[in-house]
Amino acid sequence: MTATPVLVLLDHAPDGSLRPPVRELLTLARDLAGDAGVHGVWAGDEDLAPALPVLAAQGVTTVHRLVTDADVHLSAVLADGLEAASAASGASLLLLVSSFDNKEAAARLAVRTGAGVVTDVDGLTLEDGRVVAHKTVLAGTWTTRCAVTAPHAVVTVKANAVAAQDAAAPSSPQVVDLPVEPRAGSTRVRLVERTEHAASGRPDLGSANVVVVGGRGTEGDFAAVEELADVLGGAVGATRVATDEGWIGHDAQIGQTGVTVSPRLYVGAGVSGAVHHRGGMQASGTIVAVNSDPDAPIFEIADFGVVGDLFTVLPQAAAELRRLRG
Ligand SMILES: Cc1cc2nc3c(=O)[nH]c(=O)nc-3n(C[C@H](O)[C@H](O)[C@H](O)COP(=O)(O)OP(=O)(O)OC[C@H]3O[C@@H](n4cnc5c(N)ncnc54)[C@H](O)[C@@H]3O)c2cc1C
Repeated sequence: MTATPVLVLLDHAPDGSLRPPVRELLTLARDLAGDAGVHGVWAGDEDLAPALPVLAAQGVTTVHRLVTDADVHLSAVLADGLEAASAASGASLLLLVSSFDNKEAAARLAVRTGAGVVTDVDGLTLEDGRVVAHKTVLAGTWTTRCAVTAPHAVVTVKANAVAAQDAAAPSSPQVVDLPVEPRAGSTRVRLVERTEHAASGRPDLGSANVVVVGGRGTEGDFAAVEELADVLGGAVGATRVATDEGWIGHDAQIGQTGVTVSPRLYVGAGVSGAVHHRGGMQASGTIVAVNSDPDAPIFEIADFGVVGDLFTVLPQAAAELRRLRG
């Protein structure tokens, strides 16, 4: 147990609902904090009310709502807010969901405060009072443990690393407004426009439990990939070949130069399993591969492989899943 509260950044959607991985982080934070309690940081003007029932179920005691005229979507401003919330809560451990934006804010905060920062973590323990983070590196080929030696730790945790569970007893979170005066340098960049991504109705790729990926083998026809993703309630991803060809947007690219995913289930269809792609998916829980070539490298890391034509196998799988569900 930490002697101080554990602080969690409460990522949320524009309607004020918490992003799904936040529940996972709150569960982890509760385990680590014990009696010291879990505090949250709310960054943004969105209405906090839709998140409160989840925060109560998770046993969060205090929410620090950042109040500032500056735009918290700028990572430097967010780092200012996190610094203020860390001081206000007295927390020695801050957890954030692993995302590009959060990792930038985490790094800025750590540089300013001398905290130890570990990103893309898939497990966290306390050993002899030290935060020890577990993460895979080098394209998922090594599992490492990093002990934070500084008094403060800032850790970004991958989605699906922890199974979210409600607290044994709910809390009544206290919401405290926290004025934040950004540093002079933080507002040198001005955000002139921000467009929310049109909702696809599918879960966010980076945090989805299930990801179905199409590669060159789709030849640009993602219908079977999308159908299976929808039956499984999953997100759709792609290899770089598919995004470079313009078959699907670049934000769907998984791999070394794309998004890193760690779903409980990854299904790769018409994906060879090149090292650059593996780097972004090898930490997935169960890997299923559908490929017409029995020697495709993806079968080396697959838990379950089907040698066959994806245009036959995927619709069959989707139909069978529908049948089983009645
Ligand atoms: C610096 C650098 C960074 C890169 N970053 C990334 C990255 O982030 N992400 C990424 O994905 N790639 C990345 N790449 C590219 C990567 O090296 C591979 O070229 C790419 O991942 C291959 O994509 P693919 O599996 O779709 O295509 P291919 O390697 O061409 O494989 C297609 C597979 O589909 C199978 N197939 C064909 N038809 C069917 C069918 N009908 N049914 C079933 N199977 C079929 C084939 O047998 C084959 O195995 C990067 C490359 C470089 C140099």
